[in-house]
Amino acid sequence: MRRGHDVRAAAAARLARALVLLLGLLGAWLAPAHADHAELRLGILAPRPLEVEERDWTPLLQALQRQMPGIGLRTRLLDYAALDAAVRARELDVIVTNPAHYVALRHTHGLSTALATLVRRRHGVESTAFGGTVLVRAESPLRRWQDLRGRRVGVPHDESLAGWHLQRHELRRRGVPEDDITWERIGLPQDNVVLALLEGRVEAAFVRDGVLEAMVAAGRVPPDRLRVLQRQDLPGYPVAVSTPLVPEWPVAVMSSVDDDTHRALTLALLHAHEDAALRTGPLAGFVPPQGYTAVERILRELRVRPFGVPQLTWRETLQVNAGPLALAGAGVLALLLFLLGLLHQKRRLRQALREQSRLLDELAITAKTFDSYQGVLITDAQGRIVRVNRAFETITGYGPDEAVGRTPGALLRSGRHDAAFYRTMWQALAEHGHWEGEIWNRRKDGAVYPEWLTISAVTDAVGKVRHYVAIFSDISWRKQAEAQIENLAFFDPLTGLANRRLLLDRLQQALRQARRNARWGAVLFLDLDFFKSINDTYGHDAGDAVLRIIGERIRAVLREQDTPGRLGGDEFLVLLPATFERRDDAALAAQTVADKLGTALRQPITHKDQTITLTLSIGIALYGDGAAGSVADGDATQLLKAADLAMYSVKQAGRNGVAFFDPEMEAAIRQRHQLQRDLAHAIEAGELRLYLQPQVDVRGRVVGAEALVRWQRADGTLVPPGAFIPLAEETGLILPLGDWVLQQATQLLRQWQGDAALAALRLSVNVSARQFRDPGFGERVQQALAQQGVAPGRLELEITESVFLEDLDHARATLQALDALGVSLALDDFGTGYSSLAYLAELPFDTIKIDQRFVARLGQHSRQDEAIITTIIALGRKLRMQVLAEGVETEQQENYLLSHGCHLLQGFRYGRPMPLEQFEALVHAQPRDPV
Ligand SMILES: Nc1nc2c(ncn2[C@@H]2O[C@H](COP(=O)(O)O[C@H]3[C@@H](O)[C@H](n4cnc5c(=O)[nH]c(N)nc54)O[C@@H]3COP(=O)(O)O)[C@@H](O)[C@H]2O)c(=O)[nH]1
Repeated sequence: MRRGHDVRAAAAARLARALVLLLGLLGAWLAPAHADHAELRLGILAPRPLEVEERDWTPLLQALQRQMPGIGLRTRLLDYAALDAAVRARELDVIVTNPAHYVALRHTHGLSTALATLVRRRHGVESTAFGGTVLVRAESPLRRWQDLRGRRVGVPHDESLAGWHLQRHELRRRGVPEDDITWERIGLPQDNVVLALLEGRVEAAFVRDGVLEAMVAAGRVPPDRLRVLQRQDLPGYPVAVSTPLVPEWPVAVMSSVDDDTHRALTLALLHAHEDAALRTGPLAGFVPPQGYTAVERILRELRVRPFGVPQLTWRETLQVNAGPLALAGAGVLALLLFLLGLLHQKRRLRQALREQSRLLDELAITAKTFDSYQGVLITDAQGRIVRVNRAFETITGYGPDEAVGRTPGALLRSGRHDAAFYRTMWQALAEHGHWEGEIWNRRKDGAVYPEWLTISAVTDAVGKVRHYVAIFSDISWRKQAEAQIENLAFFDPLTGLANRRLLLDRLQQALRQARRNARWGAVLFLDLDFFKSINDTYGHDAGDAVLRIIGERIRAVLREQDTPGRLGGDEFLVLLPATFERRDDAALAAQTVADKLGTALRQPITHKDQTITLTLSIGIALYGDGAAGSVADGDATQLLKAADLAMYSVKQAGRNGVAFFDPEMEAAIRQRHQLQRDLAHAIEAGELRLYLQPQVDVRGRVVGAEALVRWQRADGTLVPPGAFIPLAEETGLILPLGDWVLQQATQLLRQWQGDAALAALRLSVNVSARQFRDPGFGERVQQALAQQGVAPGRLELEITESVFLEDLDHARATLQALDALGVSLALDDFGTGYSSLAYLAELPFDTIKIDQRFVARLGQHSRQDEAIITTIIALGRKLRMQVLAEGVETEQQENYLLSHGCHLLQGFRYGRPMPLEQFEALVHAQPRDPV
């Protein structure tokens, strides 16, 4: 009897302890949520000088403060070490730092997931991503990642993502061993790394993108002294970059921040960009958090903090650790002996103290938990409520008198979940003794609300369930915040229409549906004509108002199943779902919708006494079951591009109309993509050839040549430059291509120096506008000449008038620099563009080339062309420039040109562009001038 009583008493005591412990653990988890956050302590990583950081951050912090007037912000700008220390000491609530540092802090100090991602503004362009650059001196022979082998490379800091990790990751991807590179840790700010490169202390510098451009803009680095290795000019991205991009800096909070403050801060961050003070300046606000898993993956692969020790080379490991390792070894041994002795003595005493302190803790925690802001209810084994806490009453509205004795189901069930839901819950409780999840319950006042609920079964010594403990929190606010964030992430805040992200998602779905159901649909790309002038004339407020009204009108015209969206600026999109059996029906429907949109959107808009009338251009692309005439086999981006292209054709045809994308356009796009890929390969694979076309003087003697590039594909076919030069210009491939031509031409001039017949010839190369504008161009010309030891006057650069269109001052400065080098300068295709006499007289050209179109029409009794030619010749002579006529094919043209004083001639009459050997043979065959 006595023994039975003891067993029961022991079981009851164990049950009570288990309950106390369970509540204790929950309490410990909940306790920080009570921290008072009328003031938030914000720590921001500041790798640059404090005054610069302060200048950049102040407007954003003030805007943030205005968004949450009830919560004070106390900000500290800290370097890496200080930020680490402050996090360790729990002196901060909110942290803004680089993504790599954030990942490390999240792992080591339980930082939250990102609340938002920073938006930077550079050169007027906003971006939520950034990357790393590899800088080299302009004259450096380094061109590719592989070239960094055996070089001395400067880096700013071990924690720097875009000045260290990203570039190392690229090197790793390309199989370049780190041990082959000598690393110089220069320190922060990153400007110092650039200066080290300029001073010749290192041969390459790893820095964040934009650092170079900022230093050039501040006049701290001459524009053409440095070059970005493996440079990528990403469309719409404001600065040059060498590595892939990663999301901008995240904002995260420490676990001490309570839920209300967390929510207020998230909303404030996401609304900060609305503040007028942020329309300019380097920091533009925040967007919903971007994904940081790619950054985490990079850090894992590099095995750097927090995923391992930094990867030191063997050399570095030995150098750095030899002394400390020996000392540490001895120290550890001594410490171990000492501790062993101590441990032995203290073990028993500690055990006793621990047990006592645990019981005290449990008591304190239980009390606290039951007082928690989370609702707690305890039932008996039959599910009848035996106890509730104060928060239960606050959340549900039911006091203990009303709750005790009833079941939670009878009291709170909302009716939103079916029987299967509760069955699964009870099953989990029976099998695992635990269930947690989201559930909708009903308050006493009838309102239905979401809660996060955890239920645990409490069992006795023999495993029988005695109680169920349920702990829950009202997550209504989180749902609202999520909805709001989702709204921001997927909808355009100005018009409320779907944004680009959502549109692309819907397009993807529509394409899948079209394929699955063998149906047709359409996409309409709308662009307002001359919208910019509305902003310019009436101001941005009026522009915004117009866009809002346009959004409303689009919505009004469409049926429910259609998706309208705004891509940005004045571009809208309408997606008609794939419901049509035939392509023609989809086309007809799209045309009808386009007509309706046209009529609705062209109606005058009244804004503050102003009447604004707009027209619009609409491009339509059909998508369907993969048959010809659709872009169904492509992806959403392609479909969007197709509609954009069709819209563009309307613009080109004079705007204010509708056009369909047709399959020929699509085929042309595909071909272009293929060509672009092939061309990039052709440059590396050495498939380019230099052909030469003779230039003759008035006596018909060859005095020079124009170098014209050809692309000889692997199968031997020769691609003419007209088929790839424009594409190369558009894609930036013209830069490596132009460099190749320059290298070949100067090499050729050097070879010719040893041949009396060829030594005096001048060689012309074409310089594209993009190449000419490239900051390092002048220096590359100088280097090419110096490397080959060629007299600059032998090289002629042919430049077209288009280079003066964008920035005459810059073009003038570049021409003057080239002229100072001593190279000869020719103005190509003169007469076709914007031939302004004013600049012709002031710019240092040596030769004017009359465009072949005028020459071709000579002899066709075109008085106008004859007048143009004679005027150009007279002008050239007057300005003491040589005049060369291009495209001379007939004797008649030759006679006309010579009789009017043209100095030089070029054209099929004297030879087509030809391989080098043929050209040299031609020159050798002509009689030598008597010396
Ligand atoms: N940036 C670079 N552009 C280059 C380079 N190499 C060529 N090009 C440009 O490509 C365009 C087409 O060149 P191509 O097909 O070689 O045509 C040249 C001549 O073949 C042609 N020509 C010369 N004489 C005659 C003639 O009597 N009749 C006739 N129908 N055509 C003739 O003219 C082209 C040379 O033009 P231009 O450059 O204006 O002197 C062309 O625009 C090239 O500029 C390159 O390396 N870089």
